[in-house]
Amino acid sequence: MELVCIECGKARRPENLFPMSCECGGLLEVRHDFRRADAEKLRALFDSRLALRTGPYASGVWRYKELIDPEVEEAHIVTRGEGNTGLYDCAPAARYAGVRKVWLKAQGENPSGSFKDNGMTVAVSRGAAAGFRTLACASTGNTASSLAMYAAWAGLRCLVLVPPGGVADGKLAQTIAYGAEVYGIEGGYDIGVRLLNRYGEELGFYVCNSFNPFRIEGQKSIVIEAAHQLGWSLPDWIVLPGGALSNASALGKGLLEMKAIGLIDRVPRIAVVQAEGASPFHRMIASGGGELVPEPEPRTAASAIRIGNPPSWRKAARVLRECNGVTCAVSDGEIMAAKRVIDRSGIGCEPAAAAGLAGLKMLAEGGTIGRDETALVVLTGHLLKDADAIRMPVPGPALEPLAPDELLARLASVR
Ligand SMILES: Cc1ncc(COP(=O)(O)O)c(C=O)c1O
Ligand SMILES: N[C@@H](CCOP(=O)(O)O)C(=O)O
Repeated sequence: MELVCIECGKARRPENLFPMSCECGGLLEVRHDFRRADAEKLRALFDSRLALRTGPYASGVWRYKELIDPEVEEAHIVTRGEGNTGLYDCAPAARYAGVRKVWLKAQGENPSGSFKDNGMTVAVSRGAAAGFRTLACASTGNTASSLAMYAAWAGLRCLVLVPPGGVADGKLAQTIAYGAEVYGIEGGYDIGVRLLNRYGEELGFYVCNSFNPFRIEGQKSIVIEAAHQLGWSLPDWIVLPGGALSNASALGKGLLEMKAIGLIDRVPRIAVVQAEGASPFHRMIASGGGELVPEPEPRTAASAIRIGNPPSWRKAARVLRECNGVTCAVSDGEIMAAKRVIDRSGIGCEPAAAAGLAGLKMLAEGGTIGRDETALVVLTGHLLKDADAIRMPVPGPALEPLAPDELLARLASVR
């Protein structure tokens, strides 16, 4: 296992995590040596851990340790039993999108309520193993609340940078409740994440944003767990909302590694869906360009993906090439309409997460995804993460307080 720069190929040992980007400026990634990995033995090992209820291997991330971080010592693992999220065959979502079958992978069922936990447990374990006392991140909300939870659990200090007024109230409240120190930053996530990448080490912080390559390793478990749940075969498409593009990078890496090992026979195609007002990656891919042009003022009601300069775009672009992937951009109206379908199905999600289903519908209507194809849509965050968004799209008159008699009369009339 080594850390390799995706630009210049320079490699180093995984303990030498700093600086967290290569001196050439490129992002680092974990490269495993899976040449001796035996798919049958791994399947049996992962099956044997399914019955565990305690200890690190009961986690839906660490169950797959051999594929994620084989070297970190068990004693250093900081886990809240993350992963283990439901995979739901959702007929209303399939009808809505107009495809044969839709599986919803509900990452909102994680302990802090979003997919960030899958990656954070691995990044924080590495930080704790290296002896760091202060963890830090820039965030649009979910990274902050996930990091704050793990920091509290590990007894470490947590600092977060957020766009003032740009984070859903519930996420901020959750972060503060876990004891994190919160700072506003002008320019929000896009500026904050670069600031921490540049100065984090100097300040003595262990930075847990997704340029930390161990975050990406942990997030691979989303698709590994889904493959395990489906008997090591996956639908035709994996559909993801795209913001900083960590999931596209991680899930694509996970798929290609599973194929190389022989755990799956076929790599599904990937679709990355961005919000129209925050879609620099889609614009780059659609125009055939090779350089991302940042969006200086990203706008969308889905605050989690209000990101104009995604740090992982080069990793995501490579994944798209290797997984025959596509991108699209959807409006806030389309996101809210898809959210309503997901909420009404009984699963529910926050707005950013609903972008995936909105994009699947768009791609099916446009013929990119066939009507007889199947898809797995990653629901990245829980419905209660953004309570304001729940109120926003609900049509009908404001609720009035009814006297009991009047209420009974109304109920009788609508029975
Ligand atoms: C709920 C939610 N969905 C989607 C995303 C986008 O994921 P990524 O940054 O990995 O593209 C984020 C954060 O960016 C998020 O918090
Ligand atoms: N949605 C994210 C923004 C991306 O953060 P990163 O952890 O991938 O750097 C958030 O919740 O902050």
